[in-house]
Amino acid sequence: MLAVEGIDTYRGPAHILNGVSLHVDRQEVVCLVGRNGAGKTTTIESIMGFLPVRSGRILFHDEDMTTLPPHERAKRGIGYSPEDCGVFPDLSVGENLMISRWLGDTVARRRNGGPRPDAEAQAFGLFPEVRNLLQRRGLHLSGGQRKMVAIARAIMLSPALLLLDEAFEGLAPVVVNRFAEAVMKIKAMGVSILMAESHLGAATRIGDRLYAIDRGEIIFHGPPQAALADEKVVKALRG
Ligand SMILES: Nc1ncnc2c1ncn2[C@@H]1O[C@H](COP(=O)(O)OP(=O)(O)OP(=O)(O)O)[C@@H](O)[C@H]1O
Repeated sequence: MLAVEGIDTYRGPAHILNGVSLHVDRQEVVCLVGRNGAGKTTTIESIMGFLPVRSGRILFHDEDMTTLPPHERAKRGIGYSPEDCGVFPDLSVGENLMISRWLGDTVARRRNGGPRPDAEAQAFGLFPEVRNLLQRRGLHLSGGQRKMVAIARAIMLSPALLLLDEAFEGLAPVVVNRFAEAVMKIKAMGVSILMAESHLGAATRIGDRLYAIDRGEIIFHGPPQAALADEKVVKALRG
């Protein structure tokens, strides 16, 4: 579904990603693990088109989208929940969700006329409490609520692939479990997930496959249990 082929990405003059390759197949949860500053967000932002890649290619459903702007990638069915959530502070939660709902109509049309899932039911099914927040402005959400809204908004797009950047960061342990359940529910909806995660434990619990990134390079690819047993990976994540 998604193939990232040897991408190099810069932030200003800084060469951050060095030949990063990864792939996500249908209905898979793939985790990209690495410590802070390893290049996870840069990878996700490159896939979403917020950062230009200098070399390499990004394919989605075999279409080369390396140079497409972010909204065109969203229209092709890539949902995104950024690390800072990206919830518009001056809009209500309902308005934040609606933006994605509209774009979702285009996503559905591109899917060769296939029936569109009930996006609202899916989003509220993940996090029922979001229904009670619809009138609240983005500015007045707690950190956990903001993360719920960001994921619900991405699901309103009816995406085929969801990019989650540090979805569990800063959440209380009991809430982390709810988010882990939400990821499993999203997978059960038939959506593939690529999630950036700094905690190896969480990644191995949730991911079907795992990539470890360190200093902008993929240093491991394989099943989660193999990552736990790999000294190089554990050492890189500990710093
Ligand atoms: N705006 C920027 N300008 C220059 N360098 C940056 C910028 N943002 C991030 N970097 C650098 O890029 C590298 C990769 O950062 P990135 O945010 O991709 O890492 P990360 O693995 O997502 O970590 P974190 O969880 O801390 O965001 C780091 O060395 C970071 O210092």
